[in-house]
Order: sequence, then structure tokens, then C-alpha cells
Amino acid sequence: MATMVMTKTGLKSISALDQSVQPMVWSFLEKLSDNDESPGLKIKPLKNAADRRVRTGRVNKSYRAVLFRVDHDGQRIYHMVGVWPHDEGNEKALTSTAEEMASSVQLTFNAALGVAEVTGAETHDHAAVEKAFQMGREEGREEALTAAGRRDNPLENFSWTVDTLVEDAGITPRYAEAALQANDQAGLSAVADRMPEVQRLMLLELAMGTGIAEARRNLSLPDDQEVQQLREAEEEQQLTAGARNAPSAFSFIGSTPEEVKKAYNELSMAEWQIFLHPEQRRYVDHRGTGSFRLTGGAGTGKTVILVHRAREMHRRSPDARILLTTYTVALGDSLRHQLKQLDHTLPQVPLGAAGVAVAGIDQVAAKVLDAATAEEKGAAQELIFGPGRNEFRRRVGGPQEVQLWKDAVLTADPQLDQSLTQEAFLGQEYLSVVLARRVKSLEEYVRVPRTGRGTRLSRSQRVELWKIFEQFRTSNLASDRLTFAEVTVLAAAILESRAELGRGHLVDHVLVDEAQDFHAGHWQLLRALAPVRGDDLFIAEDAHQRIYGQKLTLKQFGIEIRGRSRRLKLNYRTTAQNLRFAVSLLEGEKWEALEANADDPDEVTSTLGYTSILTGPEPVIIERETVQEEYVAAAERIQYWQQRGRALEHVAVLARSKRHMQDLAQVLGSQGVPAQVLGRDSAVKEGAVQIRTMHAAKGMEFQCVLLTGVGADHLPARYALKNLPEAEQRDARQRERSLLYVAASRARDELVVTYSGAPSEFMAEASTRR
Ligand SMILES: Nc1ncnc2c1ncn2[C@@H]1O[C@H](COP(=O)(O)OP(=O)(O)OP(=O)(O)O)[C@@H](O)[C@H]1O
Repeated sequence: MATMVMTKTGLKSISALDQSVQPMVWSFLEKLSDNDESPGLKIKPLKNAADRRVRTGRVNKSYRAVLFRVDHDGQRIYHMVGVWPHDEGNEKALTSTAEEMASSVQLTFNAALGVAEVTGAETHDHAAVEKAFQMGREEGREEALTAAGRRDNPLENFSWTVDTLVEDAGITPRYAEAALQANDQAGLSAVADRMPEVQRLMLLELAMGTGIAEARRNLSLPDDQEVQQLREAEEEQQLTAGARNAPSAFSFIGSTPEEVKKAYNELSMAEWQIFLHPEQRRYVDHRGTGSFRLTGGAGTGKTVILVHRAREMHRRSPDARILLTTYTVALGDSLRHQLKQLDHTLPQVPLGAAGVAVAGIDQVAAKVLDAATAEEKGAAQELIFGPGRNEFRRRVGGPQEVQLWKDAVLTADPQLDQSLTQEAFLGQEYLSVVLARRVKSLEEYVRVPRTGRGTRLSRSQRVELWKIFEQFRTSNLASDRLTFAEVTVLAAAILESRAELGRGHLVDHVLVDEAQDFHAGHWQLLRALAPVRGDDLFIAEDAHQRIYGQKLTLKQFGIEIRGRSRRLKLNYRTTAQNLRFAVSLLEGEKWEALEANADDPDEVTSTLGYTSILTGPEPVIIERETVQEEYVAAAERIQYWQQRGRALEHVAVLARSKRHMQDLAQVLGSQGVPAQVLGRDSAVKEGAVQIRTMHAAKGMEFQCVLLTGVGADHLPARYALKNLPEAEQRDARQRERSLLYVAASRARDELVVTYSGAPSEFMAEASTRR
């Protein structure tokens, strides 16, 4: 029996194959691990190969697998390099043939890093190289690697030379030279793209400003002593140990046919499911003494880590009750889908059962409340609202809640400045002060600390405001209504009192995604869900993506993350070009995370060192005089993408407000572009572009994104700022800026921004920084 190792290039080449061929590759690997001498496999060495270990094997009539065979210490290992067309009958093939690949690839030991690597594959990857050059030409410029223009190569800031890159960082000399010649981050990513995996990750670490020793730690590379020992070992041992030392490039998928089959059944073809970055792996496995916070820009893999971590925690403790939660129901659905994709055998269970439960945080609150006894509900109501009874039948939020605030202001008729009677201000004050502090009377409200609230209030203003709050509550009580925010604090109160009565907690561990948007009620609920102990809460957030909530201090909810917080910098979604654009929208603003790092308060919200592993065309900005012309230009761009083979359903057209979506659909339709207007939960149809609001694109990603309406008239949206007190206006403006960042960072490959009239102030400011 032989051990099967999947290389990252191997996985990529398999996922590029037709769906009907992919299972044949896995069945080939299964048979190979059982008996590599089976004649049907046709395992053959190749004459004149660059590496004597190389073998080809028959997947089917048209495809051959390319593998390395390593025999060490009585054990046989096959490294899957990939699957390509067989040369017979494929003379005109555009892609490389298996035989061409097999003749050039080598499995080598990188003596500086102590890892094995596959080299030589890129010289035959005609299709990828051609695509990169074509992309560059179509955008009217050379490929980023050789692009002229502003020099902004991050390596230059750290005085790297070819010699130090080669000797200390283990980079192959020709890549070291190319990396130092790159004009900018995008050029560097283009070079990195061609490099063996561990070298690539090392180069990106250096580009983020990490020193060699730290980079080695981040990449979980072996220490000096081990590398030294391996340097002196025989080659077969170097390659065997070197593959284990490089889990980001090689993954051991099994040493029996059953194990290989299990790997196939558990894993689909997505890279993130098999090759986690060593740093991601560390956070998946992290065990701590309390809560932990992971922060990082859009696309740095926070969700991927949470999903893996949920599975890992379940594997370690099958009896543990784990909750994976996020901001909305739709994002919860997407988490559920990703978890299933990662491991369809993992039990997804109802809240509070052993296994992993996945739900939006408001769903969790509703479930707790709905499952509570009448007695528990009564006690919680008493604690939050004071006397009175409500059956908790009707739930309100959104525009309905806005109307209720308007009605309450009209009825209460307070003596207040207009800015203090805006629904946005009242809703925040009610949530962050009245509900969060469980204020039940005027006496309590005039005395309660309002920490973190920007707008100061005098005693008499509080007296007038309380009239509105009281009216709001009285009318809701009479009509049997609860706001979603009220549901969260009631649910928290129910869980707290159960714990106080010694009846335990609902779950053991909570994993939170999109935490930057959670409000005070959500945090109370999260704290009450799990007992305070090791790994109780694992929180993923990005302060730059706060588009709903306000900055809060977690300590006030009994959540202590100081000293237990880390930032991710490597972006897996967005190309270097799009990332630079998105980040330029953020700079020049003061950002605050849920909690600063004690030793470096600005670290959490810094964008310093954000780096992308991908490269592509520069974002395109299209300016037109009128909205109609703008939308027509959008349609033309979509047609251009379509001509280049993009499937329309992978194109997202994002708008600031719902009311623009129908207009967009109408103009796109009139230009012959099929379009679908989607809400958060709508299913996507094939063959039509997706029109969504920028808000609804949160947490999602698309191959191509068209950001429309990024003009001064729409961003920031006037209605979002109207008549608010000054401090609230600042927050609201920041949320609008974040919204643009969220929307811009949804693009995987290509980003186009359109506006009519003058550009948004956010764009104008950013263009001076790019
Ligand atoms: N190790 C990896 N290998 C390959 N792809 C990865 C890896 N980690 C993450 N990705 C991919 O990068 C993209 C972004 O990941 P993810 O959604 O987890 O980021 P995020 O930090 O949660 O983003 P956002 O904050 O914007 O929601 C996804 O397409 C994901 O599959």
C-alpha cells in the first residue's frame, strides 16, 4: 500500500477538469494506494524526465496523471502533481499535455526553508500564462509584472537584495530578481503567482513587512535545528519530511484506499477546504483560556477559519454544543452551506444540541424566547420593562419600527431639538442605553451612564426623551409588539436567570462572524449563551466593515479579549489591484474596533501590510453625465465581460438603495442584458446578472462587481445623515464609507465603479491617495 499526497497544483488541475472526469481521478488514486502495480493504472516512468521520480498513470482514455514516487524507509509515497490530457491525439491541445508536464516538473528540497516543493510546472502552464498576458493587453497595459508607472514595491522598504532573498528566505534566484524588479504590490503578486507555494507565502509575508524569523513562525516552518538535520539527511528523507513540513503545499490524503475515498467524500474541490494557510490552521486549532478575537480585512479568510474551527471543535469534543452565528439569516444560510461543503457528515443540529448549530443571531434570540416558559418570560419582562404583560406575539423592525418611533414622537410631543427626535437617534439611544442598561423608569434614565454615546444630553433633554421611550413602550405593550432588539435582551435575561438558578447554559462554545455589526442586545445574549471559560467566544470582526452597528466596548458585557486578539493580513479574495482601491477608500478616517489591543491600540484597525495573493486588471472607473448614460455604460461593460466568457450570474451589480435597483434592471434589460433584482434571501438564476443593494452584498463574493451610483448625490446617502446630531452624523458618514469598502471588496477578479455627475466625496478623497 502507498501513501497518497495531494499537491496544491494537483488539486487546481483536478478542479479545472470536467465534473465527469473528477471522480475518475479519485478512483485512480484509490486504486493506486491499494496496488500501484495493477496493470490498468499504467504507472510508467518517463525517458528524459527532469526528475527520475516522475511517473504517469492512466485516469481514462484521454487523461493522464502526473505523480512523483518517493520510496523511503520501506514506505512508498505518491505525490499527485496533476492531471492533464494524454499527448496521443492531443497534438493541437492548447494546454500542456501530461507528458510535457511530466518531463519538466521536479520534486526538490528547499534547503533554506526545510520544505519540499514542486518546481518546473509553470514553464508548461501555457494557458495560465497566456491568460495573464491577455488580461494585461485587454486593459491596454502590459501585465502587472512589467507594468510601467509608479514604483511602489513593498520589498523596497525593507532593504532586501537578491542574495538575502535567496539565502535567508529560500526564494529561487530568478524569482528573487523578478520580485525586486516588480513595480508595485500587484507586480509582486504576479511574480508570487508563479512561485512554488511556500516560497510564494514567504514572499508575501516579507511584502507585509514581516521579518524572516516571524515569517517562519507564521508559516509554521521547521526550526533551524531541524532544517540543519534535514540538510544532512539523504534526499528521499528530505522529500518525505519536507512535504510534511509544508502543509500549505502538500496534503496527506491517506495511506489506504478507504482513507482516500473518505478524503474524496469529505472534501470538495475548493482549495480552502484542503490547504489552509498555516496561520489559518493555528486559529482553527487555537485553544485558550477565554474569549478570542480575530480581526482582518475583507477576504482574509475569517469565515473560512470559523467554519473549519467549528468542525475541529466538534471532532475534538463530539458532545460539545457549538453555535456558529452571524449577523443575518442569509449569512447564516451561507455558513451552513460552507460547513456542509467542508464536511457533509458533520451533524448540523438545533440550538443547544450536541454538534454544530448555525443561525443568525436574531434567530437565536427568537428561538430562546419562543422556547421559554411563561414564567421565565414574565420574569424577564419585569426585569427589562417593569410591570405589564405582553404575549410576545408580534415582532417588528425596519420601516415598521421607524413608523412606531414617529408615532411615539407625535404622541409624546417632547420639547426637544429636531435632531434628537430622529428615528435613527432614538433607536440607537433606546438600544445602547435604555435596553442595554435595562432602564425601566425616568429616575433610572436620568442617572444612567451613557458611556460611548457621542451626543451629550442634559437632564431636561433626558426627561423629554423618556416621554418618547415611555410612549413607545406603552403602545407596543398594548399592541403586543416587540422590536427585534427587545427580543435579544429578553432572551439574554432569560438565559442569565437560568444560569443563576443553576440550570446551566444553552451552549458550550460560540463562534461569531461579522461581529462588528452586533449591537448591545446581541452581546448580552452572546455572553449569556455560554459559560465564562476557555474558548467560550471566538469572535471574527472587521471594524472597517461596520455598516449597521456602533462601536462598543466588550468589557461592559463581561467579554474580555484584551491580549487575546490577532489580525489577519493576507487577502484571498480580492486582487492586489482591487484591494489597493478598496483600502484607499478607508484611509484618512479614524477607525475603532470593538476593543483595542492593549500594547498597540491602533493595530486592530490598521490597514498596514494588507496584501493580496491574487493579481488582475486595475479597477475601472466610469464617469457619465446622466444616470441613464451611466447605466448604459454598465450594460456595455457587462456585455464586454460576457464576450470574454463570463457567466452572467457571476456578475453582481450593486446599488446604494433599493429604489435604484428597478431602474437598473430596466435599463440593463433594454440594452439586452438579462438581470435579476435580488433580496437577501432570493435564489440566483443562471444567465442573468445579480442586482443587489450594497448592504445585501455583505459577506458575499462575485467574480465581477459593478458598483453603481458612486456619485456625490448618493454616497453618502443623504437620508442616512439627515437632521442627525453632529456626533451621530460622524458615525453615519463612517458607515457609508464602510459600505463602499464592503461593496468594493466583494469583487474577486474585476471591479468597475460607475457614477454620474460628480464623484462621491469618498472616491474623490481616495483618488488623491491611490
Ligand atoms: N487558505 C485558503 N485557500 C484558498 N482560498 C481561501 C483560503 N482562505 C480563504 N479563501 C477564500 O478567500 C475568500 C474570502 O474568504 P472569507 O469569506 O473567509 O473571508 P472573510 O475574511 O470572512 O471576508 P469578509 O470579511 O469580506 O466577509 C473565499 O473565497 C475563501 O474561499
